[in-house]
Amino acid sequence: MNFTKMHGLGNDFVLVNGFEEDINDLNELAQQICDRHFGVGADGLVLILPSEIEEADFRMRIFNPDGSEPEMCGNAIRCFGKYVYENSLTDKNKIKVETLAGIIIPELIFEGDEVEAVKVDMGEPRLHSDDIPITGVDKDKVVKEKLDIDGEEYEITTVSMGNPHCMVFVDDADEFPVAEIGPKIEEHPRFPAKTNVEFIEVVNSAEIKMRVWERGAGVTLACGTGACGSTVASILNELTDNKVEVHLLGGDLTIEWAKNNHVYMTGPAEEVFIGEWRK
Ligand SMILES: N[C@@H](CCC[C@H](N)C(=O)O)C(=O)O
Repeated sequence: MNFTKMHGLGNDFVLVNGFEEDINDLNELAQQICDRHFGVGADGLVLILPSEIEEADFRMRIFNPDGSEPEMCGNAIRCFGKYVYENSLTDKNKIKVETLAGIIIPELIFEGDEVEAVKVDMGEPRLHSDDIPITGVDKDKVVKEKLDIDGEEYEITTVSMGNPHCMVFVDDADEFPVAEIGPKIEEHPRFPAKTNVEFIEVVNSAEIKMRVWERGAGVTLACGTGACGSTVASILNELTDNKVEVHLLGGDLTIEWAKNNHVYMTGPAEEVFIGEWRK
């Protein structure tokens, strides 16, 4: 099976062209191929597929390293957009991609002939407690909600970008014990579908620093949907303006929650190498 290794800000993926490869048992393959010691090593397995609906050009499926299938991945969809263009699967620079979170639209930004960045229309954030989902509350917006972790009370804001995100504002993102508290929130019984967890330090009204514990993956260097959720949470908490530079361990994303209620994410996508999987 041929594959391409790509990353968006160090959030890395194995991409497989489903137009050419016939792959079975995707959950098992994701666990094997994402393994950093016994596999290629990645934060996710991404499949490039034909869409079954007329409104979309392609379909993306993504699998976490634990084999679970999330609804969406922001860093992967930038890689997806660059891949389908550079591998001549399309000549469009604005590509409609069917995902479990709906149709997401990456737009390629060129510097000469090179794809320099990808701007993605990530759609509308979903804020109702049922859409996250989070139990124990029935509200249009879940802002400054209390969550008990081992007897300690955390103040959380939740946002769905198709996939669930739980945001916690902290004083110092670098010092925060992400790997200790992240999994306790991910698996908290109030999140029946589990959740991604973001720890945010507000730098000023136009910049935040964010570290992430990803559902099904653990600590990663960046999370696109998490950066979108964090921006929306910062705005809901009246901590930032509607356009924010998000500083992640792997680099920066520009996120805007626009007047049309759509969230736009702009950032890079890079190819690392191509390979052949023989297992
Ligand atoms: N890294 C991603 C999110 C991948 C999916 C996530 N782990 C989940 O289970 O929802 C991103 O860049 O958005």
